[in-house]
Amino acid sequence: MRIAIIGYGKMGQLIEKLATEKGHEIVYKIDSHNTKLTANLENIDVAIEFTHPEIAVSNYKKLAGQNIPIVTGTTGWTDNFDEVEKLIQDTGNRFFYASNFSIGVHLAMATSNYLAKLTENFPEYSVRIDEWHHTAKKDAPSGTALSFGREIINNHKGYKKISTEPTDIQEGELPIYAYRENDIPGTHQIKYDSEIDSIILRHEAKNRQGFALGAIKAAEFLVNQKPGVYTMNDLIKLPL
Ligand SMILES: NC(=O)C1=CN([C@@H]2O[C@H](COP(=O)(O)OP(=O)(O)OC[C@H]3O[C@@H](n4cnc5c(N)ncnc54)[C@H](O)[C@@H]3O)[C@@H](O)[C@H]2O)C=CC1
Ligand SMILES: O=C(O)C1=N[C@H](C(=O)O)C[C@H](O)C1
Repeated sequence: MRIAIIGYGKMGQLIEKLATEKGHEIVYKIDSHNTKLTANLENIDVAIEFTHPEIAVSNYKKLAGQNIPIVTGTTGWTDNFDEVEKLIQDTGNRFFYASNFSIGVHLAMATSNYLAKLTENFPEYSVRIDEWHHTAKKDAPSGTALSFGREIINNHKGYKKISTEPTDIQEGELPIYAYRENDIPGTHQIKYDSEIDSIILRHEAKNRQGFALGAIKAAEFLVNQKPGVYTMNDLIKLPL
């Protein structure tokens, strides 16, 4: 594939390395100092976008306007998801978003959803989510933690909303706690706690390779799809 990398930071640079090793061609590397997205990105098959929450949707609009398939991992913008989904429908584009592109988190998410269903009828267990990331991370809680939380709410009638400022947890609220330390790539933990015992599901990224390889796999998948919005559930179908 001929790839445009939008956002040449930690993820963009690793994606360049791994995509090149897989035989793909990096045609553009666009960062904050040269955001020439208005310039025509000619002769590329896909754009892979990892930037910052405040700029992501603007980037999608510019790319969709050029009918360029978009793979994006930027988090912290999904309050505008409906607007982006309509943009993709209106422009007939292809869009792949994942808050976390690692296969391990995809498996952990499916496990978490099943565990939520199992514990739904055992109110003695209360659940919380904790996430740890590097100090350079701009958004909190992480997009992955929010994804875990939304999925638990979808699978457990005892939870109705996420609390991201968890000082006084009300009934039906699912608290998420965010910690920023050193250069932690991304750790997420879902804990079901009772007076008697605890059930803990934990995913620890040891490096950023899983995120980058997953994004490249998503790009290889997306370029062969019809117009639409795609997720990890389309890329990796699990027998559940
Ligand atoms: N979905 C996933 O699997 C993963 C998602 N992420 C998310 O990806 C995003 C980026 O993460 P990192 O690469 O670690 O951050 P980073 O800060 O290292 O890189 C972001 C880059 O985007 C650039 N940028 C800012 N505004 C821009 C613009 N208008 N046009 C082009 N480039 C622009 C910045 O200069 C920076 O180089 C974050 O939102 C993070 O949460 C990070 C890792 C995995
Ligand atoms: O900023 C990061 O580094 C990461 N962000 C994503 C998120 O917000 O969930 C994915 C991963 O945890 C790394």
